[in-house]
Amino acid sequence: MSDLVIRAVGESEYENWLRAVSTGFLSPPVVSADQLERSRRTDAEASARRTGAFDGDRCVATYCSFRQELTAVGGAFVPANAVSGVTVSPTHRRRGLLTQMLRRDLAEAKERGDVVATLIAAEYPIYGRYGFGPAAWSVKWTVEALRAGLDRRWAGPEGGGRIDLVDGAEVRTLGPALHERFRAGRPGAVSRVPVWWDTTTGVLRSGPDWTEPYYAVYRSASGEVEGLVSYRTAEHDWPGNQPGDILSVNWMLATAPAAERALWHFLCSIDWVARVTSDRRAPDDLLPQFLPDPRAARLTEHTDWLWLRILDVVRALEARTYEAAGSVVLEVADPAGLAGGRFRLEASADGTASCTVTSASADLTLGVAELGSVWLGGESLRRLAALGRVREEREGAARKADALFRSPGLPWCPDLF
Ligand SMILES: CC(=O)SCCNC(=O)CCNC(=O)[C@H](O)C(C)(C)COP(=O)(O)OP(=O)(O)OC[C@H]1O[C@@H](n2cnc3c(N)ncnc32)[C@H](O)[C@@H]1OP(=O)(O)O
Repeated sequence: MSDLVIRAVGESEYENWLRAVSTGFLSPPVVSADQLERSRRTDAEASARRTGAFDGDRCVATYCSFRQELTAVGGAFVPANAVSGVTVSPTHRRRGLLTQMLRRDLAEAKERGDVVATLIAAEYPIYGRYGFGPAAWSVKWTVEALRAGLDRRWAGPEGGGRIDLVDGAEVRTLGPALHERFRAGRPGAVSRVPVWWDTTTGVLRSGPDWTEPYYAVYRSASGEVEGLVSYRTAEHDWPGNQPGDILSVNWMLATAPAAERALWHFLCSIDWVARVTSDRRAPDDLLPQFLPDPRAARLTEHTDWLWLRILDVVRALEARTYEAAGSVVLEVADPAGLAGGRFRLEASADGTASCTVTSASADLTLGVAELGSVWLGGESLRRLAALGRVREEREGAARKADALFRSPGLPWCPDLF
């Protein structure tokens, strides 16, 4: 360990650093010009900070964090430190490299004034020890399209809009503004930088096998863009000479139920398509309920997705809105010394709240990871109390606090970063 150096990585070292990322993620250790360009663009657009651990000239561990905004319950955009590209070479694992890089980065993020840190955890057991808790979940569906698409009795609003096929250039024009409207309405959504749109539309290729997808846009009756979808079709497979194509949705964004319904109906009605597979959707996704027979949509995945680490309890609790008026005193334990303390949360009837450090006796005692899990409204304090992960200092305190913390829509982060 003594000759290992952890330090910031300069642009001239990106190839070495990206090769280490590929090695850690078990991808071919080949770095393309587009990958290098994407890294430079992310630096410029999101102030990315890249760290590496070097054993001599060899990069043996990687870590990246960048500026992000996370949507809180109520729609406020909260400054977040997004963590990504975390790898340690198989030759250097379990010697504390991740721990050193993460601790340093979280301390710097706190110092900068970020309210939370975010990440998508490769494996569940890694990040809880650093104060991260799972905070938004996602689901995937497979729809029997031949069954669902031909039936006209879909539920939900019709909207009277229209759908058009568009190309990548139009997606780059229409997508960012639609996404801004989308993320304001969904707790757990995160900001996107322009390079995201260039990557999804192939201006910068994410890999050698990238192929052009189809895109469709939904415009409302008044002409407003309310939905966009990117999808591909797989090899034609026609068992017994029956249509059997599979259509997979890469991503779908919608700001109104009518747009969502229209886009799903469109996809399920395309000739030859027997099955439609969804991308990662919100746990309260409307898709199955639009269908004449909701069982035509099979749940194929339900998993934790976005993880959160609260860095500033007062600002985090004041940034979101609350569903009821009331108050609660929380004793938050944070062994890393970044965000712990005792806090009184006072929520008003208009949904806003104030949060102050207090010496009053606590209603609930919980770890900072548990607070991260409930902050977006996707987990309940009662459930965590039942598991022994939240302690009720007063009987019924978890139920009372749940009435404040619940969210009108479940949190969802459609992005992988
Ligand atoms: C946001 C993202 O980028 S997610 C991607 C994470 N990266 C990967 O999954 C790629 C493959 N894995 C790796 O590169 C490495 O194993 C890492 C990054 C997960 C861990 O790096 P390491 O340097 O080995 O971690 P470190 O030595 O600091 O371990 C810290 C603790 O986490 C535990 N830990 C580390 N990885 C895992 C794991 N995959 N499963 C369970 N526990 C783990 C260690 O046992 C150790 O526990 P301890 O503190 O009780 O002793």
